[in-house]
Amino acid sequence: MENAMRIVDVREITQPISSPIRNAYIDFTKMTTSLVAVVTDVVRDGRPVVGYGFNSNGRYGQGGLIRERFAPRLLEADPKSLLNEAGDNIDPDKAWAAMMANEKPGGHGERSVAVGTLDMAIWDAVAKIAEKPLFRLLAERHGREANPRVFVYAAGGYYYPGKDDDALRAEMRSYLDRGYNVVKMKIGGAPLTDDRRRIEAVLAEIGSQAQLAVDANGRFDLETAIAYAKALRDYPLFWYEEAGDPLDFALQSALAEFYPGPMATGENLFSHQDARNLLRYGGMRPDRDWLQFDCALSYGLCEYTRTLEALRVAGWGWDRCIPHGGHQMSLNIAAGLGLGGNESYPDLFQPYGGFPDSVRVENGHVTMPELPGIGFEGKADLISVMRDLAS
Ligand SMILES: O=C([O-])CC(=O)C(=O)O
Ligand SMILES: [Mg+2]
Repeated sequence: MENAMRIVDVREITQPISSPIRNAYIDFTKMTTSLVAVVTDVVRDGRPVVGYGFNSNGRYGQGGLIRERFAPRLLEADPKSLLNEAGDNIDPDKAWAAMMANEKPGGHGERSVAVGTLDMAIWDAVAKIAEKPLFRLLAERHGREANPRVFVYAAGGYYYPGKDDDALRAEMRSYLDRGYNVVKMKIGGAPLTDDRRRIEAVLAEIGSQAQLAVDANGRFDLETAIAYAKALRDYPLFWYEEAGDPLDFALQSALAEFYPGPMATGENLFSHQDARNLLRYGGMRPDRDWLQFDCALSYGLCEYTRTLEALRVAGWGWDRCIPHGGHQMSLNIAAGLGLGGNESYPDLFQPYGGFPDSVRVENGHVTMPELPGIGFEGKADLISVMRDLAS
């Protein structure tokens, strides 16, 4: 091949995904995301292949880092050095290594978000060049059978100005009406007595039709985390999420003694080394607890593959992972590599979150359509903002 296929442009735009909601730690009035387009010179169906990516909510857009360091490294790399052995596609791990040249280890900060966003776009492009859905490409690469049917749960239940228990109940009811059978609400942004009342209102609403997960967003010190554990363990909860600071493994471990039910955490651990430390020191139990590492915030799928390897070494099944973020990237990883499911925000962070337009939630599961790449082309409102960026 005389001319290697190449990445010809990398574009970024920082977009608002703001709303007046709040969790126990932050409000989302100024929340943004980076949308990126990785433009290649490969032509499929008469058009250049463009891969798209964005970062999950909770961390802000990363335009500065993407424009100053990570996009230039991709564009300055010798195009041949980014190709797979057959020379017929980009090798995502080589692209990842090019982006991470001259970056020291540790202190992952927010560069993991910048790289995760670009990594999503690179994998989207790679699967489109291969003319396959990403979940099928991943299953093939790992010698596994893909399972297009993926568990999803509805995340919401935020604190919101003027929102009373009736509104919270109505929100949860609407998720059940849309086919979900696990719903999630925020706790820790109000005193325990108020949260108890909110939880009991939701449990009364959902009855035996669904299960409830609760999320404290890392707000509690050990004493408060334990006080909540003692209150929460009386309820049949799906999980108790991010009780304390995400990097306080001693707190998480101590909490396990007071909370026999399932715990969940990991959305704010941004590297396989941090994830491995959680498994080593966080007292998480592979028979019942859940891991929520989100590739879009933590250096992307190339790094997530290393995280999954750390799980395997620590004796954890990949089906204990239900990633944070509600994006189609993790949906593909779930379907391709056998994760336990994926988060979904039925009413929030649009147009980024959610599923292709043809997809319905049934009995708490979705079935992946057979779209090349991650599947963004199947979601009309999303692909329209993406194409605006690329054109
Ligand atoms: O409110 C947030 O930051 C999002 C979150 O924790 C989740 O989806 O689990
Ligand atoms: Mg959370």
